Amino acid sequence: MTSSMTTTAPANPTSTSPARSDTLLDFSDVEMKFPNGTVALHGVDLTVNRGEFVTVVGPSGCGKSTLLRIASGLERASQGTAAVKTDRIGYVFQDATLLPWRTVEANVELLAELNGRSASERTVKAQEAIDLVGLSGFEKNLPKELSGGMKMRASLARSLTLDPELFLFDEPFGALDEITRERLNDELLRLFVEKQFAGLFITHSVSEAVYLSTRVIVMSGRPGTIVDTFDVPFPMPRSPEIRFEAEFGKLVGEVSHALREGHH
Ligand SMILES: Nc1ncnc2c1ncn2[C@@H]1O[C@H](COP(=O)(O)OP(=O)(O)OP(=O)(O)O)[C@@H](O)[C@H]1O
Repeated sequence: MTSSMTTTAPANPTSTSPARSDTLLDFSDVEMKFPNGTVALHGVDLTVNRGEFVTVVGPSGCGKSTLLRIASGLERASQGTAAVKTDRIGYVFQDATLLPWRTVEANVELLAELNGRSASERTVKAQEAIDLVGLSGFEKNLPKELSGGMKMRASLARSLTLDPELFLFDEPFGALDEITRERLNDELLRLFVEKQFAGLFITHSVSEAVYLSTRVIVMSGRPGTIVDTFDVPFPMPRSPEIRFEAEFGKLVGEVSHALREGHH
């Protein structure tokens, strides 16, 4: 059963067993007002269904990370309904947050370990995830021996061990160079098609948003509200060449325009 809280009462993501419903995240009229009076989000309605990869773009400080933090349960919305209908959530931050004294393998096993999985199951899951993200051969390396892109791969692998149904990404590739970023975009799309999780992704790059997503959400400046939504029609799997197609460029232009219009 899926439960949710209603308006006026403070909302909190409600984790339940995987439901029959196709909707994994359902935000209705969500507001976030911090104790210091800052209103980060106002009247946010957002759903993420199975099979969807939804990306949020918006000006700096408009509340994108706050939105993700509410979805993950790290933050509690001050008003509205914030329902998350799965307890299998992956979360990848801009920083890879690897433990420096643990090898890649031991870092990737961490979440499974904290979730009480047996040692043998952890090893199998971790190896599978390491293979999936293309880090085979680096199992025994320490984080300081990895490039920025490899660290993000390890971070992705760590979440994959939990077989997330809903994957939250807070600008994971923002600090990477363009080529590494594009390569990781392709890897992520491949994983999305193969593992069939739903995605909620934050980025400052409009072309990354259009390339990765089935839907792009544009937020206004603070307090963040949704000012526009774009369905992305290109079928999955996508090849990197679509970035050079006219239709792709046109959509990037439209999203960029909405982003500029949404600035306060
Ligand atoms: N704990 C907090 N207490 C008070 N204000 C906060 C808190 N956390 C965030 N804020 C404020 O809420 C607003 C939204 O912050 P948030 O990090 O969600 O924005 P963002 O859109 O992710 O920004 P960026 O794109 O720069 O990462 C900002 O003005 C920020 O200063």
